[in-house]
Amino acid sequence: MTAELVAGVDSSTQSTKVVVCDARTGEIVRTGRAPHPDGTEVDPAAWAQAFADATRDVLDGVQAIGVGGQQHGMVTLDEAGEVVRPALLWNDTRSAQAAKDLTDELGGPGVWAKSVGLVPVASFTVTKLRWLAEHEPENADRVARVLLPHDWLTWRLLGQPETAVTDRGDASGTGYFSPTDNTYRPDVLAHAFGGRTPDLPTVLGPSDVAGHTSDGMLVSAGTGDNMAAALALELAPGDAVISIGTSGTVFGVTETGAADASGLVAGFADATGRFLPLTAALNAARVLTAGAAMLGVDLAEFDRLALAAEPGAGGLTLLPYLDGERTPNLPGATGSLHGLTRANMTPENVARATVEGMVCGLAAGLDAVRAQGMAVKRVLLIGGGAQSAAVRAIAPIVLGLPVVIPEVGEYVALGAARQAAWALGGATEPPAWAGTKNQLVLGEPAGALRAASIEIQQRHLDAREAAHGVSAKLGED
Ligand SMILES: Nc1ncnc2c1ncn2[C@@H]1O[C@H](COP(=O)(O)OP(=O)(O)O)[C@@H](O)[C@H]1O
Ligand SMILES: O=C(CO)[C@@H](O)[C@H](O)COP(=O)(O)O
Repeated sequence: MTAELVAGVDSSTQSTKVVVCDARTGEIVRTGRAPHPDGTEVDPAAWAQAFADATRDVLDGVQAIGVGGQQHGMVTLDEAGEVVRPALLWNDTRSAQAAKDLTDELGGPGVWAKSVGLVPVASFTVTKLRWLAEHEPENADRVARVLLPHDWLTWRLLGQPETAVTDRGDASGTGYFSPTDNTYRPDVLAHAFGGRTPDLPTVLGPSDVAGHTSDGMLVSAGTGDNMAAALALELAPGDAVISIGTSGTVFGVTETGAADASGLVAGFADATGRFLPLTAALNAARVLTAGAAMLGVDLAEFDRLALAAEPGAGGLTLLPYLDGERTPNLPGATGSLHGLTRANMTPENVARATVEGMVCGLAAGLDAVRAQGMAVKRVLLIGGGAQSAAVRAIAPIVLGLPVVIPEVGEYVALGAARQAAWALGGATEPPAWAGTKNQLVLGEPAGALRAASIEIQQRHLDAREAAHGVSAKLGED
């Protein structure tokens, strides 16, 4: 009997990745990938081209496909379905003032967190729409429909039908959708967008069929990239995921939605009908590439340097805000290196401080997720940056928790494929795939390493407070 095949797509910040799997077991039989252009505003046509390149010769015999995509990006279409302007991505910070204004205008952080699960920061779609209305009114007037990156790709796969679709997970990242009530908030959208409410995609259920491609492939609802990764990883209670891609995200799956008035944790929905409390840092894998470039070495040599230094990097502390920051909300911040002396200013210590500083940002995110009531027993580390030997060695020390490194894989694409298999099979639960194989389990640090963990994190928090006035106690936020 020939296996039924399903495909999953990850249209993320830096690239499109595709996996084709056996629908029954999840075994990967083919893969493809293609890069995206750099920059925080991108013509969606580039994603369509990358999709075409990544799927070329890969989709033969595939019966169903699902698309996972970078969250929050603002794709604006006119009446004819043409893109109005390049999409503003989640990591574009130009709408920081709009985020502040919207927060103040609609009752403050507590009201936002309760109404739509999040407090506006520049990443969220609603703030980008406000920016567009204020700064490009002629473009804003032409907008007939607003989609997210995964919605747009799904809509194109379906032949650009009258009605576009999305899912609850990705919709929950817009700022005009309530994940607890499962409804759009057109009042919030209209307030942000000069009184107008462009057409929004219909929100499908977790295993709904969105439609079919022209050659008969079933298309599932798709979802945001972090939701897709959670679906692939089959998380257990006590599991938190840390994804080190362009963004550094920390999340878990919960039965109730988060409403964090501090704005650190966004109370997203997941791709199964539950919730996905998440913090996202703007500075993650690219801090490592920037560090390597600055030291004039490749990533392997950068890892070697970092691992040649002692934990604590001889007293150096790097605040990694190279692209501004989202968590904490410091869109205009820049990075800084603290504690330099003639003795500690070595390439090894600088490399180590770079990795430690990036991971400390994630540790602060983990604390914020815990503060929302998520008991975390272990961390699963995924994303491109999790392939770094230095990150793997340093993460358990800084996080102070056991860290599991699942077998290297494209978990977003895999989750999207699992969703496609779910829609294809029509069962009430997603198919029981083989699950992730743990490649490595790194133990919780003890003794001297535990002390180093506390010291590194405390120095990070102290430097953050001194440089940016953001105060937090260790283990709180
Ligand atoms: N061995 C490695 N060490 C450090 N960084 C790595 C390594 N392998 C990949 N990366 C980084 O991972 C990032 C890509 O990860 P990915 O999760 O695909 O990102 P995104 O989802 O944002 O597109 C790139 O910045 C790349 O430099
Ligand atoms: O904004 C968020 C989550 O809220 C980001 O996680 C984006 O979804 C992009 O993810 P990567 O492409 O960096 O993996």
